[in-house]
Amino acid sequence: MNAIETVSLSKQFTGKKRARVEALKQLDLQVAPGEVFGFLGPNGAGKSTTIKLIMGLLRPTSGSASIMGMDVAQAASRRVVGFLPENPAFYDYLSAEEYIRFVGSQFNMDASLLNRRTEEVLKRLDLWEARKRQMRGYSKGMVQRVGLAQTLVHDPEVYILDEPMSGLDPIGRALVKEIILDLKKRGKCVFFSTHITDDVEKVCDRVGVIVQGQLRALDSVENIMRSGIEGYLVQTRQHVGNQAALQEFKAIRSNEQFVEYLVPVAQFQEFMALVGESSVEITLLETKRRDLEAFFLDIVENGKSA
Ligand SMILES: Nc1ncnc2c1ncn2[C@@H]1O[C@H](COP(=O)(O)OP(=O)(O)OP(=O)(O)O)[C@@H](O)[C@H]1O
Repeated sequence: MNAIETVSLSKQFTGKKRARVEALKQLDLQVAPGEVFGFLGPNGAGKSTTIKLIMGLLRPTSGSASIMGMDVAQAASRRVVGFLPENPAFYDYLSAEEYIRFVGSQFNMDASLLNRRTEEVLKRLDLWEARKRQMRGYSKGMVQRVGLAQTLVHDPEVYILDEPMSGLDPIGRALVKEIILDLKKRGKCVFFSTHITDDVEKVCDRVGVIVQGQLRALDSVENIMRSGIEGYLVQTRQHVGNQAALQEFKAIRSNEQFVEYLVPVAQFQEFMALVGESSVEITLLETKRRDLEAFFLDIVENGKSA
């Protein structure tokens, strides 16, 4: 069973002057239990629309979605989800502790479990000291952390997070990544949207890229990174061995100590054979790859012109 599945999921809005906006077009997606899935896209691509459709907050124009095999039209599908909306806004006059308890009570947690989980998640999100203060006095980052804490309290199987790192400082971002990886270890499914590729590279198994309502790429982070290898940077020690044997390869840098080459993938074997024959000493070998940011930007650019 898929943790999340969408079948030809589509949404059209009627905008100003009755103009139609195709916010999501025929999305087919399956996300497995235990998988961390990054949903990448530029502003206005359709990420939040997709999430709202999966959460049953919007009705699709056509197509369907399910969570753990339950159609999202059924309220029961939401019992197995921790959901972080974009720009969460809570009851300002409640404290974080009161709010987390309130969320837990919606999931019928018994009192002792709720006490324990409330303490655990507030500590995990670094909100324990501030737990008794009204949330209207919280900073943006603290509100975002309350948003994450309330997704965890009932320990659901599926997490749907709309830009979970938004508004967080580097320490907060690192904490969220750590939490996502912990959830993965425990076999949970995490689906999150972002427009920041760095967030995806570190934690996701797979990435989907959406541009103008259409899924333009879907692959594992491993494949993307592997396919992005452009060549190898090889640094060799100056005046050791017969450097002249490598002259057909263009040195990109050279000084008194080192000579550096950028070797295309296809010529790497040949280069290494010459290094062996000529007794040149390698001091550094680095893979040169196109990063996820470049992959993402290419897709966005091609997507716009498609
Ligand atoms: N209620 C609505 N009425 C009309 N158009 C809408 C509505 N909600 C979203 N849209 C439009 O649908 C498209 C997709 O919006 P969506 O909010 O899903 O994008 P997003 O990828 O989440 O963007 P961001 O990263 O900026 O949050 C946009 O063109 C947006 O203007």
